[in-house]
Amino acid sequence: MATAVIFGAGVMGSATSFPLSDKGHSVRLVGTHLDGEIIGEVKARGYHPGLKKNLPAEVKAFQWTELDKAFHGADFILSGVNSHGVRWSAETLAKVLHKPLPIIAVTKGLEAAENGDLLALTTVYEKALATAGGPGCSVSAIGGPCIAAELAARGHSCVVFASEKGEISRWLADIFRTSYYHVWPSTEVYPLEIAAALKNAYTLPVGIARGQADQPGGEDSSGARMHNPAAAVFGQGVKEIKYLIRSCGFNDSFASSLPGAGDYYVTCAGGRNLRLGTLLGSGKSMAEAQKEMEGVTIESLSIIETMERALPGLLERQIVAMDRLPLLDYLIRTVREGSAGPLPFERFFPEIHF
Ligand SMILES: NC(=O)C1=CN([C@@H]2O[C@H](COP(=O)(O)OP(=O)(O)OC[C@H]3O[C@@H](n4cnc5c(N)ncnc54)[C@H](OP(=O)(O)O)[C@@H]3O)[C@@H](O)[C@H]2O)C=CC1
Ligand SMILES: O=C(CO)COP(=O)(O)O
Repeated sequence: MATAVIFGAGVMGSATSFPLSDKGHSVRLVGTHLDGEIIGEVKARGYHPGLKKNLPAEVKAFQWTELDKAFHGADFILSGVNSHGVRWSAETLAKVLHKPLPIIAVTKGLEAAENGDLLALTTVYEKALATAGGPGCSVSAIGGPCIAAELAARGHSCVVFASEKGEISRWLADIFRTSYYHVWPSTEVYPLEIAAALKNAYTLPVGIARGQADQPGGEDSSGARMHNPAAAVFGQGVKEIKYLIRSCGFNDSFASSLPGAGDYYVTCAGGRNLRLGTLLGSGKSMAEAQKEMEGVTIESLSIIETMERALPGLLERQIVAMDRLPLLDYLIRTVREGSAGPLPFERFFPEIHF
């Protein structure tokens, strides 16, 4: 059995304590400097306020001030911070880790190099750790449809663990796999991470389509609710995710499987990015919608900003063509203008010729 340290006590990181405990591993949940209240509750009564339930009784919680004790003797680390905390997390680990340990991250996000190349967060994490003087840890990623509350309810979830080193993704998959947490190991890190991040961005217009359709006039006199617009956006979203992964030189098969379409589906069924889109579609401005969702983790906006930064380099080198990305173009304008206009349906599916 292994000793796992979950670093970051948000809902997703904490939810992984269920399969890990059920497998008999020793689990330590370590809060960041922002997680004091959550860890206080877990220590006091085993209750996680974000997940709204008790964590498995065997989970040991540690405050940010107890890092040395928490990491002593660990076999691997599950990084549970969101994309805004990746650099902070790497710099902190550099101070407490005295030898390389495998790290696996639930984080979904994307960065761009100066020439427009997309950078997976595992690369960002590894570089930040090395720059801060930490040991040379290999960082793996998790992709696939897995809402934290469902995992914490031990509902079936199918995910992919990716590491460039196949032996690490296989080892981690064996550690986490239970009768309800189904894990496939892979070496395709970049396609997994690009798909996982982009589906958050492309969920926003699905929400916008829903919000716009739910407005007065969005329902027919027969009572028919309008699902067609959101479904068309979903179809175009999958096409653009696939196109971007392929154009950047990677295997695009994840776009239409778990880390892409599968995760896109679940996020459209009830994720936080969908809620932001729905508010925009209902006519609220970006500022109003963000105020309404204050304190909620929403990563689509930074992913859209990353894509806006990446595009000039990708277009100049003819890696992508803008006519294949009408939704991305729409999303960039929506963030820039701070409100959602009509969806560009007539520009969708340019590859279908009549
Ligand atoms: N929720 C879900 O169902 C799923 C989430 N994910 C991904 O997992 C990641 C975490 O999401 P989730 O658990 O939902 O989010 P939460 O907001 O619940 O938790 C995020 C964690 O990151 C910390 N954090 C946030 N900003 C910073 C920062 N600037 N510096 C240091 N730490 C920071 C949080 O602290 P604090 O608590 O104070 O905010 C918290 O520990 C995201 O990238 C998300 O896309 C993946 C699959 C499913
Ligand atoms: O990534 C997720 C499920 O896999 C959660 O999506 P949201 O961040 O939109 O809630």
